[in-house]
Amino acid sequence: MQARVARLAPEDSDPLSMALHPPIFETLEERTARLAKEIREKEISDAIDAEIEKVRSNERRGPKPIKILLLGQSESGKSTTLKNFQLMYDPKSFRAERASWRAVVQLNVVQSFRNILDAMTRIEIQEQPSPSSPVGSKRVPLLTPEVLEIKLRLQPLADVEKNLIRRITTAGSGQVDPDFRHGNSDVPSKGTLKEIAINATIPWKNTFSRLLKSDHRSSFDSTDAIDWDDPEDPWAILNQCSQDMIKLWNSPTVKQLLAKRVVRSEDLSEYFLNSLERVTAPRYVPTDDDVLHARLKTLGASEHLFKIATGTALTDFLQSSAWAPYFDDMDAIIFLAPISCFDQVLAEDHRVNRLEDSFKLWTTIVTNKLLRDTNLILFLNKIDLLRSKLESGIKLKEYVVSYGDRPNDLDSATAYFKRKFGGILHEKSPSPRVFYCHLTTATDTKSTKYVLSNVRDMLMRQNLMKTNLLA
Ligand SMILES: Nc1nc2c(ncn2[C@@H]2O[C@H](COP(=O)(O)OP(=O)(O)OP(=O)(O)O)[C@@H](O)[C@H]2O)c(=O)[nH]1
Ligand SMILES: [Mg+2]
Repeated sequence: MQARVARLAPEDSDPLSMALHPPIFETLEERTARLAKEIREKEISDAIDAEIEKVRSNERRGPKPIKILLLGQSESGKSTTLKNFQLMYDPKSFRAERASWRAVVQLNVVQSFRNILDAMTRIEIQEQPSPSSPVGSKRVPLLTPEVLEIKLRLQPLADVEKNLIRRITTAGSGQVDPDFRHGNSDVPSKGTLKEIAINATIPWKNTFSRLLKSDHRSSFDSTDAIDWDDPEDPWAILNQCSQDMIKLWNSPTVKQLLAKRVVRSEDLSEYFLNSLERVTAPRYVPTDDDVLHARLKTLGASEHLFKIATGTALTDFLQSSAWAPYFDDMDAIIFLAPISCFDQVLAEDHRVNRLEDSFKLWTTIVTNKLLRDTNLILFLNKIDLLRSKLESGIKLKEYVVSYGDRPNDLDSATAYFKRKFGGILHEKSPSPRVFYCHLTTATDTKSTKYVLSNVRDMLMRQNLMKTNLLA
């Protein structure tokens, strides 16, 4: 006998209601079919729940991180650009590191004076009257008795330099750059003249600030960690030498040494030399701008993770000269060409013009087949220095013959460089690609912030388009 089938009202067709209140009258087959249907529906419901959870978790983690590699020859501005990123996306940690940069600023100051004092010594030797000098010949000496006295009084700076190098390197990560050659000399300056290089893979700033004073490690602003009474801290000697340093820096002697290129402006931290009163004052703490200008050579590659201001996207940020291992999943390479360097040679090889080296490196990147799908963004950096060099009368065509008779001004020079780098891209790239090019001054936070925001927006748009195309 066939059992009566209970008619279900439409509202009772809800699977949950079916499971909780199964029909009273059903055949065995109907029951089996109903249970099978319930199992299927549960599987579908679980799959939907899993999908929703996946979407939510992706939303929590943010969209796919954008990976950018910073490339360029030494001193092209990679670390400075990275500091700009840090200031934009992680200002808290940027400011927390200010105390560590204080020693670097002090080192930049004393090393600038070491370069000036060494140049004076070289001139002193030249100015010694030799037995062959014609009797009564009158050369106007570059070094007046007053600057020679100042030179003597600044001798303690040599010890300050040693002390600072020791403090930074015993922080566990610094090392003396073996390639460093000083000034115009072709002789490697191992042992005496040193440029400190910091290994990018070691968080030297944390290590260093721990040495400053151990009990304030977690405070937000690491300036709390400075032990102002530390007798080893060089601020007292710097403060004592301050007036002499200011006098010497502003003396006609130094101006002439610079004009005659006995000392090169690239070997002086002019930004700090113009702020000596402030940076040698008791209880000096570096400002954001000071941190951006502080120079510390980087060795190796480092990876930085920033949360972009919207709070949704993550940018993986890498800087390196050993970039090959990062090739595969890179969204973009920011290539820094410091175009003010047209009249300079490489510190590590004095036979190579810096600009020539930048063109070569750019060509290597552009032609690389592994990078055919990577966005290449060119920063023509150090525009401020290029402007002041051209305005001071240095002729671009004397160093770049193909510049010809174009006007020796900023607009013509940057247009020329853009065409030259763009030409290499269009000619040598294995596949057609857009030429993104920006004129930058990485030490200027305001203009750099604008450029970096543009780069980020462009890359995020591209990422979204890719995701939508794939979906
Ligand atoms: N005037 C000026 N100075 C700049 C600019 N960009 C960088 N600098 C300075 O140039 C020097 C070198 O900059 P870094 O950012 O350390 O260069 P880098 O590419 O990281 O160099 P390495 O670590 O040796 O590979 C620093 O003293 C910076 O302050 C710029 O646009 N204008
Ligand atoms: Mg660097």
